[in-house]
Amino acid sequence: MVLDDLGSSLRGSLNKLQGKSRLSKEDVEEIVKEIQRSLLQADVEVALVMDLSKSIKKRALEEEPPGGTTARDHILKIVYEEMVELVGDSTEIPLEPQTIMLAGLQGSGKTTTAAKMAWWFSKKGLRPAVIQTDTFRPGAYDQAKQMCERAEVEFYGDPDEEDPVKIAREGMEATDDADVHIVDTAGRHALESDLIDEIEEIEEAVNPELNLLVLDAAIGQGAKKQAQEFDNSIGIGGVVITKLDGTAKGGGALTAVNETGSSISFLGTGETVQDIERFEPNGFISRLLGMGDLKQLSERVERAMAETQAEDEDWNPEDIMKGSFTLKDMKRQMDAMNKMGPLDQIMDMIPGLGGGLMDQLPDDAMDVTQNRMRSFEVIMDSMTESEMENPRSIGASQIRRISQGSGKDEETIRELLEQHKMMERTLKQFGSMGDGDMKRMMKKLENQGGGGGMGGMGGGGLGPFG
Ligand SMILES: Nc1nc2c(ncn2[C@@H]2O[C@H](COP(=O)(O)OP(=O)(O)OP(=O)(O)O)[C@@H](O)[C@H]2O)c(=O)[nH]1
Repeated sequence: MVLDDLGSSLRGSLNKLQGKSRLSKEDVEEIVKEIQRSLLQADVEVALVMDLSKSIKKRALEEEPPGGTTARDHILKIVYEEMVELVGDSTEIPLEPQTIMLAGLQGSGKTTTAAKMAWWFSKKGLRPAVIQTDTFRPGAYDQAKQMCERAEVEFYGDPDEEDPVKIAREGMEATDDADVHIVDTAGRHALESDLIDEIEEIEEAVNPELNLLVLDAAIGQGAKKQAQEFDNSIGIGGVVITKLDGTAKGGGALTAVNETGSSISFLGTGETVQDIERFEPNGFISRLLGMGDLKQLSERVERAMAETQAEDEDWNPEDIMKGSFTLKDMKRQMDAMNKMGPLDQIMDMIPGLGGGLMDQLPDDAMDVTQNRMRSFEVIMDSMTESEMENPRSIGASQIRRISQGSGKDEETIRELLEQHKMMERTLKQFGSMGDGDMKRMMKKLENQGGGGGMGGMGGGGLGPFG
């Protein structure tokens, strides 16, 4: 996402402030210019950017930094607070029975978002159902059905019925025992009056508590008008921004949110049902500024750990700390990492790693790491049960056999065994650490990023796959 550039372009100017205790007018000008350039490039509306620059400038020059604060921290705090203000609060989504209707342009990601949201609600202990009323796009029914199967949530649709209002009404009845109804609608342009009449009729039939506007992060200035029109017809209570994982700019969607006075509810960060995040303004801006987002990270780690554990009841990550670490444990850890999502997204959430360090890595570093993990998985599939339990017993002849079975060269298999040894050693060191050492280490990590706790890291942690 181009908004990401904000963090890296600011870093240069911020680094120049190293060692300074006061901000000069020139320092502030330079930083504000960087912010303007990044935001305008990301398609944020000019008037909005100007307002933001004015507030930052005023505060940076007039506010007295609290004692002991460096010039760098002072301006970073102001930029952070003003950016949080710009993106606004998160839409309130109560964890209780409700009906939510999704609206938006064609291809904005409504169907995908419906299944993702249903998955999200199911993880919160509610019973969701998706009702698919898109009779316009031929593939919509199958797509929604498949995604809901993957998300393991209830689905209602009728491929033979042409009237979306009838599907909506029947869908609400058929899924009567669900707590949360998520109603997907066909993509429409807010300026097409017959399609707008139709969505108003669907709304009447399902009587939603909340209407969400789904916007593709790539939408530019057109977002503002669309958002206003949808707001006038059905009333928009919140916005979902999708495809934030791509190269999209994101700024148009931010402008739309600001203009309609609504707020962001969810972010879509990929094509699978798990790629959804509840929008948290603080974490979002921290990540944008390269300050990391420990809350989101620990939620992901906890979820991935819980899923891996649910699939394999005998496994307890705490055991690794106590005794031996086999290849089976390593594979489970890799599974858990895969469940957390793409590595570059995870890295962005780690304070001190997001931004600065990531910029120094070659562009394909994350792909290389992910490909390596994939190769390791294929290799492990070619090992016997006893080899997985006792990797130290694997000698040259076994390596040859595994190489033939997996189609991977012997060198990669040796690398895997080396990697395993390294992780085993590291975990042994962790295991022998006293509580005090561990706390000191966690404190150090927190201080590097300034925020949150690493509570959810569990025993597995992020292995040294780099
Ligand atoms: N990378 C990425 N792709 C996404 C995301 N959300 C949706 N997509 C993709 O965007 C395309 C359109 O998504 P849909 O969910 O079909 O969009 P829609 O709004 O229901 O489309 P219509 O029914 O035609 O209006 C699909 O190929 C999705 O896989 C996301 O967060 N990230």
